Amino acid sequence: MFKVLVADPISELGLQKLYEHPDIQVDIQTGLPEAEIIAIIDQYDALLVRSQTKVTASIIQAGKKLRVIGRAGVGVDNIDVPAATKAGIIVMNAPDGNTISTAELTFAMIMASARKIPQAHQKLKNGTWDRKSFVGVELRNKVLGIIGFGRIGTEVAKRAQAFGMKVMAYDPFMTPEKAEEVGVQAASVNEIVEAADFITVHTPLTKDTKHMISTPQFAKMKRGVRIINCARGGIIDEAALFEAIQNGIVANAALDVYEQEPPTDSPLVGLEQVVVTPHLGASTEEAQINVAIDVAEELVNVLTEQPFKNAVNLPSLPQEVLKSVQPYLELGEKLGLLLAQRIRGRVQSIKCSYAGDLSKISVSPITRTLLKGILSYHYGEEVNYINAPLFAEEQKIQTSEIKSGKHKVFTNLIHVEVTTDEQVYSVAGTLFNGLGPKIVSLDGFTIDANPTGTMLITEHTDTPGIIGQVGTILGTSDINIGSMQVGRKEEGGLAVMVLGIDKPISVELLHLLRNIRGIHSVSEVNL
Ligand SMILES: NC(=O)C1=CN([C@@H]2O[C@H](COP(=O)(O)OP(=O)(O)OC[C@H]3O[C@@H](n4cnc5c(N)ncnc54)[C@H](O)[C@@H]3O)[C@@H](O)[C@H]2O)C=CC1
Ligand SMILES: O=C(O)CCC(=O)C(=O)O
Repeated sequence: MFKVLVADPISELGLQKLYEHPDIQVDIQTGLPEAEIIAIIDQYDALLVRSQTKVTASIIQAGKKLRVIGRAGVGVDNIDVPAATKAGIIVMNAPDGNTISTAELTFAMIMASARKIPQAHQKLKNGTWDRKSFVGVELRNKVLGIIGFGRIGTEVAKRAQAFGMKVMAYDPFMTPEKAEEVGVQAASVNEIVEAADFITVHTPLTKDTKHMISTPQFAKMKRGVRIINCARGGIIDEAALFEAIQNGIVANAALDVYEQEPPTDSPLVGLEQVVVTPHLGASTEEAQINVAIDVAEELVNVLTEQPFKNAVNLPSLPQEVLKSVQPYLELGEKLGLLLAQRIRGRVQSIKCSYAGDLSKISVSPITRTLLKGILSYHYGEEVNYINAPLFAEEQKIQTSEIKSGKHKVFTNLIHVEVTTDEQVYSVAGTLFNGLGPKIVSLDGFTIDANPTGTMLITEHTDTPGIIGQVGTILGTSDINIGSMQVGRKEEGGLAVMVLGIDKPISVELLHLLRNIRGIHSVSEVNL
């Protein structure tokens, strides 16, 4: 008998899938504090939550029998996924069921901010008939900028078009075909912030999207712009938004999500110009039924060893395959992550080549970790080992897996080449017996670097003084260089430098380095 603990309110219609199963027992205990979950979790095979319960590393550690944690919704930021992965626990989500509800809430927020409905409502409820203070704007002929054009962003665009809005959209993985099919203008974030009357964000919260709308972006916006966030708190810099409202750039903002939830200390909540809801994007009867059914079905699949698709962390591999590829999985993901942090432009193809011992074993799990490493950097944690190839396919990214037999130098070698519409990038790595993973080539330059910690990678002209200038800039900013590798093909030609540094560097410092004469590019890579 498998025992499932349901720790948050989840639709009974979804739970029905669990009740129906003869080998599954369901216990519903919602609203328990962390300590009480820790006290009982060792009896359970599965834990099912929505977003209230924080599934901490301590809960995960105490869950000695836990095999799967299910999240009835998209974002898994209330679950310590790295801790679950480390413990070998599968984390699943339900990514499709709340798309429409969240798109509809976003549209309600667009309307509320255009017509100041909540403010007018409140004033009338307070007894004041005030028609002068609430003159709004029409949506027709206005420009809506959508940042993040996945499931929800796309549905918001369709609704905006029905209102006669012109839609501009930015997403690093949006193909020209998709933009044309939905009828939106593909644009950069800069173009959107300069042209839009309304801006709405629909990305996950990642290192790249955190504060992607901040003071420099507000400074370029039209006066009177309206800002909507129904995705994740922190994509829009709340302090910068506060300032932009105070100085009249932003006319109105509508927020469903916050950097801290609940936003008890946020001065934004008290502003007349800001409409707020308490993270209600997925709060409809329909969405809650959809996500509950989806996640319950997936829990049953995992517990009964049936194929499943929405795991956000672990692959499900037969034991023998797992054993032979296991040592290469981490290397594969790191190579993918390294490339993801270097590439510029839209990804068109990813070619994964395997040589030496690797040409004798099943490498598709390594390809999956590579794709996951590249794609999850942009898509966030919902790209997993299982769905990464499908994600690539959906984004019209060509992927290939090539085995090339024995290698002249290495007993095993993984070589990855990513082609974007701007450039071709490549990296190769190997597992040395006893020495662990190594990066042995970058864009065709031979190097020998450990894929770990913070790295600084430059492309520069092989000319005297460049390495010294980089060292001086880092040194005067108290950044220690732990390791250094330089590679070139010919004297005076193009060269690369890979520095292992002891702490991350600031954006300002990156700009300083990029301004050194002879340096063509500088990327900070965190592995
Ligand atoms: N307020 C609420 O209650 C709800 C919030 N959400 C949140 O909404 C967001 C979007 O959800 P979905 O559309 O289902 O996800 P999705 O994965 O379908 O779309 C996300 C899109 O963001 C894009 N993206 C990633 N990095 C980007 C970047 N740096 N710049 C621009 N685009 C970038 C990805 O390429 C992807 O197309 C997620 O953060 C999700 O957690 C989802 C449901 C309910
Ligand atoms: O369960 C909820 O209400 C939160 C939904 C959400 O934010 C998500 O699915 O990412």
